[in-house]
Amino acid sequence: MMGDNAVSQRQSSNFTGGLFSPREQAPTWSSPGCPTISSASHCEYQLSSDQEKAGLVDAHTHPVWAGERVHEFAMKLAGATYMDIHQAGGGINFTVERTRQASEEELYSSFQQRLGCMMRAGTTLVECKSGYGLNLETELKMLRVIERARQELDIGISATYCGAHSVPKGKTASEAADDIIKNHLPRLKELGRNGEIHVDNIDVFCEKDVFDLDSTRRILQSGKDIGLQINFHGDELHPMKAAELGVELGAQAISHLEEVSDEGIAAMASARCSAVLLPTTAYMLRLKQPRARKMLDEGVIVALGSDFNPNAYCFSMPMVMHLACVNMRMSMPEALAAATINAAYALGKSHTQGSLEVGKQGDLIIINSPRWEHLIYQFGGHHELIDYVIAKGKVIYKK
Ligand SMILES: N=CN[C@@H](CCC(=O)O)C(=O)O
Ligand SMILES: [Zn+2]
Repeated sequence: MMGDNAVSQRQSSNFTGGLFSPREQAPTWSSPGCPTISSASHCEYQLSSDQEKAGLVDAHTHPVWAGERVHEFAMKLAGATYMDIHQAGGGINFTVERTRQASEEELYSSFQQRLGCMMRAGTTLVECKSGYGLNLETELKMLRVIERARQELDIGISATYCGAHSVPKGKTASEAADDIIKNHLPRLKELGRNGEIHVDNIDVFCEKDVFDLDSTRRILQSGKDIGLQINFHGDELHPMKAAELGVELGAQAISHLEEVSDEGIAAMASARCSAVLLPTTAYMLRLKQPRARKMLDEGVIVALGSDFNPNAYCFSMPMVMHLACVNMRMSMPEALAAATINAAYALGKSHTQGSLEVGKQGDLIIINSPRWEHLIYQFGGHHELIDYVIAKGKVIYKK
């Protein structure tokens, strides 16, 4: 989105040196004695001077589901790959069966608890996907659950339709794409028009033996035609040229990108298409790490997400930032920008969220440390650190 705030390394060439423009004063962080963070050179899109107080933004989650997949964790530890399990009917398809059987109330109850965990870890805006229904009935059930949370809870939610998360049993990818285009999307459009369900983004799992490039293109284009932002899974396990496709279609963001090509990175940088990197997934599945440094150096707007799902059971953006720093070699300021303003950009919401600035909605966290870096440095220590979480100026969590 033109004019949307976000920070890329190229626009702020000394970005690793600090978060602030030369004219801005480094703020203190909840106590005196906070060190001054050195100033950055001019950049087109400035982080706010209070960036280290901004509420965290989680740009990629799958938080609505039923069932339990801890047994798959054991299988993976014993050597099974994600695709071994998927192709044997486990993984997403396992969760689809349980989610189809669950009542809307059961789904809402576990979803609400999960959102509570995210909020206590400092998240004030979270992207939430459907995608464990695959059929229209269950996808709508999931989207109604997300809509109810959007209306009843204080945490900000960006809703994503992900009916192409896996190819349903008995269909080819192309047949599943036809069903989505002919039946799911028109219904979503109608429900959106009536104000019954608000969906922001469209997602597809573009992967070898899941949705090929052609089916992905058809689904995403049809979603865009009904007004959804394109924000999809690409180049995760195999190089698919998903980044190139996303740029061609005008995607706002692409997630994963462990296998993105050099050309894909360059195209994403020019198109200001955000890369949503998911350190928990690469860690859990022992994948090669996405090339965060190359993306940052080339000017891609890098965002972070927890990818919370039954495969990557992590609610915590502070832990995600820590993993991004250690495993993807991001600096702490880069990780903070990726988990705030850039994650908001990936969701098309950086004009209202992602930083603490006049004119935005007042999402912030307060921690009990003199240095904001402790939020990243203390691996798993966020419960001790976070004293308050505030959304739209209202305290939504107090330790
Ligand atoms: N890769 C596809 N989707 C999810 C995993 C979902 C699942 O395994 O249930 C992801 O982003 O990691
Ligand atoms: Zn995902």
